[in-house]
Amino acid sequence: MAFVTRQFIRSLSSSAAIKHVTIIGGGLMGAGIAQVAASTGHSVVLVDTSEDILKKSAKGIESSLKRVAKKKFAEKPEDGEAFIQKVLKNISTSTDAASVVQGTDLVVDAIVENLKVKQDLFGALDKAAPEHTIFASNTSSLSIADIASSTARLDRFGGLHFFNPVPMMKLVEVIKAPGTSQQTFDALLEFSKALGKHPVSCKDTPGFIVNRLLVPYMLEAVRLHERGHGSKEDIDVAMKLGAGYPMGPFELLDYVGLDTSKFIIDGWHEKDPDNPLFAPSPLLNKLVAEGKLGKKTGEGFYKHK
Ligand SMILES: CCCCCCC[C@H](O)CC(=O)SCCNC(=O)CCNC(=O)[C@H](O)C(C)(C)COP(=O)([O-])OP(=O)([O-])OC[C@H]1O[C@@H](n2cnc3c(N)ncnc32)[C@H](O)[C@@H]1OP(=O)([O-])[O-]
Ligand SMILES: NC(=O)c1ccc[n+]([C@@H]2O[C@H](COP(=O)([O-])OP(=O)(O)OC[C@H]3O[C@@H](n4cnc5c(N)ncnc54)[C@H](O)[C@@H]3O)[C@@H](O)[C@H]2O)c1
Repeated sequence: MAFVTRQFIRSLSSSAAIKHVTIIGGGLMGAGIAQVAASTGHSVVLVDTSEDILKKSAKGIESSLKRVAKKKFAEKPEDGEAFIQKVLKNISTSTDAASVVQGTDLVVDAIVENLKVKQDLFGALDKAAPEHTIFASNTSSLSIADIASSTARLDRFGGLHFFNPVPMMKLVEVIKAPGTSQQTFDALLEFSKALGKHPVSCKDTPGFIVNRLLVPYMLEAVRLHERGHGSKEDIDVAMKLGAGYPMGPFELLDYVGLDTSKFIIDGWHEKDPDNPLFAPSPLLNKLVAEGKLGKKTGEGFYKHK
């Protein structure tokens, strides 16, 4: 009986709209997701490991909001300032994930692309979060089922894969793992729409849709350059002017982060070592070893101001 009642309460609560969101990881992606959720009226807590990182995240959100407001309120700059202040009020920050998830409807992870670290995070939060809370990972390349396996809420666990820069990119891949309930999946689709995004449904397969196509393309561009068959500048210009991409592959690698790109490739290579599409790149590995992680550290394939 108690089980039936619990199931009933769970089904009522998980179908209710997601209002309060906890984002774990205030880097490139987490800050963007927090910004978009707060801009669409959600109450957001952004969590990272230190106050210094969170200060940097808040600064990044404010400057991104300024860009949005400049365009949206071009005629009335004072309304733009009010918009920014209203959005910022919807965001608070914390370094203690377990305490803030207690009142949350959805937890989204945007921490480092490492299975064990993500499992440890969700395993700990599973004990702290209310029963109705949905967990979702923004992983680029890991299996949602593998991440969820550290929790006892497989039915309330799915994938929400956003794209960088989150405020500009319209797509969200919503991933249904074998354990994800239809109710959870529907709630994640609805949440994506409430953010003003266009969701697509994905199976829990490596790279979902976009990265299964994008990662081999980007790696092939690096290999082409490593073979001495084109400069990175020419390859970038070629793909922009010849294929209509907004950024060339080297520009995009720097934008995404070379550490994140390496995590993705290494993970897939480990799982599928004979697949030439996922063979590691010596040049990428060298840049990461030198701490040249792309735009976020000021240098990657290119130097950034
Ligand atoms: C090998 C393994 C690698 C795999 C990686 C996988 C990673 C991951 O899982 C998947 C991804 O995300 S894949 C990555 C997927 N991502 C891509 O593929 C991205 C491809 N790149 C692009 O789409 C464009 O280059 C951008 C939109 C980034 C910039 O546009 P642009 O024309 O080159 O330059 P612009 O003139 O400066 O900006 C134009 C407008 O955008 C506005 N704005 C920009 N950033 C903003 C922000 N943070 N906030 C607010 N606003 C922002 C700006 O204000 C301006 O507005 P205006 O009103 O026009 O003045
Ligand atoms: N960079 C991209 O273009 C992109 C796009 C889509 C998805 N993703 C995915 O999003 C995730 C984050 O990527 P990113 O580019 O934002 O990384 P990032 O390095 O910019 O940020 C990660 C943040 O997580 C924090 N962090 C790490 N472990 C933590 C923990 N246990 N608790 C709290 N905070 C922790 C770090 O301090 C850092 O601020 C990864 O899974 C990545 O694959 C990245």
